[in-house]
Amino acid sequence: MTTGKVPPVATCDLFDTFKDAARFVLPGLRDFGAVTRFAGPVVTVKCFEDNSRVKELLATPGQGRVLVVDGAGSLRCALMGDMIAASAVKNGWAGVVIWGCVRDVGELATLNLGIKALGSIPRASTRRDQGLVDVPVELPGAMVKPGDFLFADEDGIVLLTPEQAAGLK
Ligand SMILES: O=C([O-])CC(=O)C(=O)O
Repeated sequence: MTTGKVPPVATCDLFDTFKDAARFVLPGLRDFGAVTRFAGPVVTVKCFEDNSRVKELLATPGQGRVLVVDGAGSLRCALMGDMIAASAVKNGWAGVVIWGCVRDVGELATLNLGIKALGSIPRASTRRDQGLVDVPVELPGAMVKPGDFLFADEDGIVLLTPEQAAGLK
């Protein structure tokens, strides 16, 4: 299964099932969207202070997937704002997890989208058409591969391999 809905199993229940065979993202990312429980197969972007690939991807059909953006933790600019996030909602993405910043926080809070990021800053990124899609990436404490399954809720973020996720009901 690489697209479609997966059950939004509570992250604590996933720990109880998989223990440390699951991967856990370290604390630091917080919720910015109106949806705080979301799950789905992962698509990845690796970029640095350039949200070209983020904008492009979130304008394509999401099919219930979660975009994981490895922005190397930069706090100097935002990799997503309300326009790009609204396009993600329109295109059926379940969520966006950004190791980096967002902006337009007031509007993001109204959107039917899971959004976790490090923080917010008014400064936008500079689009130079750079960034990689569908490569292994890093979130704090966890490597993430395209096709992994991500589960997010108020407690945090858990990643499972497709094989681990296949057994979930
Ligand atoms: O355009 C950007 O770089 C981010 C932004 O402000 C938006 O998504 O509305």
